[in-house]
Amino acid sequence: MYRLTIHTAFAAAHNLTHYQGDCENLHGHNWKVEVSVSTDSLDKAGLGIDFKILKKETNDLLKTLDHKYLNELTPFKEISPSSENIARHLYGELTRIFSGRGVKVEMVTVWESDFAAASYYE
Ligand SMILES: Nc1nc2c(c(=O)[nH]1)N=C([C@H](O)[C@H](O)COP(=O)(O)OP(=O)(O)OP(=O)(O)O)CN2
Ligand SMILES: [Zn+2]
Repeated sequence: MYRLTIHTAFAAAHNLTHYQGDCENLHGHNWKVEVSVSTDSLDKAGLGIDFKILKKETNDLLKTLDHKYLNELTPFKEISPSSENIARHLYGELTRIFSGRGVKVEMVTVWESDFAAASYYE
């Protein structure tokens, strides 16, 4: 098996819901996003999937979050936009996007600072 990983980022505002403390107030992060996919076969160029495609699909998805107030977006109207829930949302969307394209989304990790990250995988 091969595992391919890309890093990218987005900036957004949020506030945690059902949370008592500073983070229940509006604030923002520059989230870093790490996406890992796996594949058991390579194309003739020796690629599992072109990193350019992986980055483009991920960045297109992140445009739906970038410079937005996450709490107002449909995926986070009912659930708190924590790093955990952002990672799970991205995992689900990327799994749908890459369905039938020969790769499995393994894990999405979302870093809300240099020191704290949440990952989602199944
Ligand atoms: N498990 C999680 N814990 C927390 C999350 C989260 O998404 N998952 N999110 C937050 C808040 O979003 C908050 O903005 C976190 O900011 P952070 O930099 O960790 O907080 P401080 O700047 O106050 O850092 P200190 O190290 O505590 O000074 C909170 N928790
Ligand atoms: Zn926060």
